[in-house]
Amino acid sequence: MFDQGTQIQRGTICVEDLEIGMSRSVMKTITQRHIELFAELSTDHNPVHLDEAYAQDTIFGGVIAHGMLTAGLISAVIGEQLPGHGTVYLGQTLKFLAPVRPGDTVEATVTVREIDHSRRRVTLDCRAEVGDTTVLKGEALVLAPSNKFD
Ligand SMILES: C[C@@H](O)CC(=O)SCCNC(=O)CCNC(=O)[C@H](O)C(C)(C)COP(=O)(O)OP(=O)(O)OC[C@H]1O[C@@H](n2cnc3c(N)ncnc32)[C@H](O)[C@@H]1OP(=O)(O)O
Repeated sequence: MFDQGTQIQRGTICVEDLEIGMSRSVMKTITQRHIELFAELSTDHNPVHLDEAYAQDTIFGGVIAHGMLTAGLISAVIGEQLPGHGTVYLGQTLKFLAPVRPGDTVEATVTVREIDHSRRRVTLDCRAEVGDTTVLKGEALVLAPSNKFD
């Protein structure tokens, strides 16, 4: 199933079917409206995201997206695709390496690094890119769905 406005294919891959190196991604163009909505939801109204005049005087030279908005795309890949519906987030590390600006198209990719079948724990490498620039890197730990609990 495809979501309108975001390039993502939904589904679930149970822990029994996961393999090291499996990878899934989502692409989304971040707009100023998305940044405003995220500010409202999160209550993070840092002017570097919302006030162009303020942001012009920062190292970024203009408004940028919240780091956690970009990180949300990693969550979307994990919750919708790999492993998908039924996954429980247990932990996440993040490094924000370059800014995301309104109009940027972010590709967030998640890749299976380790699988502990006995505990259904899966470690995922996470990355987000804008063109050739890596804007975010990290690692996620999740509890994957199992076909034994259908
Ligand atoms: C709280 C909210 O309201 C605010 C936000 O959400 S802000 C939005 C999210 N954050 C960003 O968008 C920041 C994106 N990052 C950057 O733009 C750059 O990392 C930087 C401008 C902060 C730093 O860049 P620069 O000064 O060019 O640093 P270098 O690339 O030269 O790297 C120097 C060393 O630091 C290491 N490093 C850089 N960034 C990070 C990071 N995010 N986390 C960890 N380490 C980082 C880099 O690897 C270099 O290390 P080395 O050992 O010297 O190689």
